[in-house]
Amino acid sequence: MNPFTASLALAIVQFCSGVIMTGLFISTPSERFTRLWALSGVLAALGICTTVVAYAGLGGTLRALGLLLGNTLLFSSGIVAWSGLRSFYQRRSAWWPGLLIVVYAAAFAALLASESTFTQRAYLAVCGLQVVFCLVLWEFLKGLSGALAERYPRWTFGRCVGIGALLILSASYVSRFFISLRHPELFEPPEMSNLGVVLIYLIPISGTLLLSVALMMIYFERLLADKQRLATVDELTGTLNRRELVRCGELVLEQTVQARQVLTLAFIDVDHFKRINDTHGHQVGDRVLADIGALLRQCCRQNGLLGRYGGEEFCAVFPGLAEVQARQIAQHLLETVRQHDFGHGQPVTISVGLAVLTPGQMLGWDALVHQADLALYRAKSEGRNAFRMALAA
Ligand SMILES: Nc1nc2c(ncn2[C@@H]2O[C@H](COP(=O)(O)OP(=O)(O)OP(=O)(O)O)[C@@H](O)[C@H]2O)c(=O)[nH]1
Repeated sequence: MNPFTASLALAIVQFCSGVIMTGLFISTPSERFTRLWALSGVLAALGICTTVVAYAGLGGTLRALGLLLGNTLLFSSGIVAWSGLRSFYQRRSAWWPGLLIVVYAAAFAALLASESTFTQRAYLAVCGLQVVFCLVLWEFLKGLSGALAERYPRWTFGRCVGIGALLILSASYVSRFFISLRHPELFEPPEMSNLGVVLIYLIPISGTLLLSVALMMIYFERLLADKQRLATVDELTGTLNRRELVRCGELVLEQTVQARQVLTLAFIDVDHFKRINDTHGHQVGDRVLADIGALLRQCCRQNGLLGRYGGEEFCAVFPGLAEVQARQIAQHLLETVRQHDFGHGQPVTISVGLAVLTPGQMLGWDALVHQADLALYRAKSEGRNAFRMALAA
């Protein structure tokens, strides 16, 4: 491939990915980051058009202005894509990226005014893009920790593709920079070497494509994760919703029965919850439920499934937990909730009903739930703030 064909291919790829990003993210303008990525796509496509027109069809001052505008638009598109990534990871926007764009434009203008060579201008473009790649890479890596990483999977395919794309691009631009310091002739058009074509055009084509695809993928991955969470998790308490709990619970129970193992099911109900609502209002009631959800999640994290069965009632399934351990867990749950400060000045307690499936027993989900429910009823009627075991059938 000669330099002309390769550069045309790079321009077409950048243009197309810019247009695709624009279209995709303009049609989903609900979030700040989608608007920024759409803007980044517009800037990239405009930058490519301007640069191509300036190279191919203009001369003199107009050509210089076209190159300045085109290159600045391309650099800005990278900075805007990075700002979008910051917003995607819920970080505050910064003021200094605008300054970076001004500095870059000023430096490019200075090079044009001083009748610099293609290679010198390329050095600046390489440095500018490298800064953008480092910023984007930094955001991807920071996205692996923090509050958002608790909610979403860390090493998603899209994020890996993004990091890979940035490593490919960085390797190509850094090696191009250092090789061209010693052998500038390898990169001088129109007699560019094969190495020059590969480093300046072919590797950046794949890197650019992968980076655009990665931004789209992390966006779709988040949409899917949100959809999945809405369908399976109770928004207020962060525990499974009833449908998901029953689905997973039935599955676990079936496996336990087949493997002739032991399992405990716990029904947990907040005591006198209506009073909390009536005395302090529904908002406080909601906060109490959310706190209890968090406390129970902590206690059940290692051992089992936890879901909100309805209202102020939770259900936990502990595969492999026999009666002695079930009693310990129930006691631990009671104490954890009793000792917690819910912030409205009064203690809150719970009651727990436990049903244990012993090895070899053939019980279905509904039967086990019924046993735990009866045990809970006894805990309530015998004074609350306690647990009771289901009576043997
Ligand atoms: N704030 C709030 N209240 C809820 C929610 N879901 C159900 N409730 C309320 O929970 C209360 C449950 O009351 P009851 O079933 O009488 O139970 P209780 O007052 O806890 O009494 P015992 O269970 O017998 O100790 C009702 O007043 C419901 O309105 C919710 O999501 N938020």
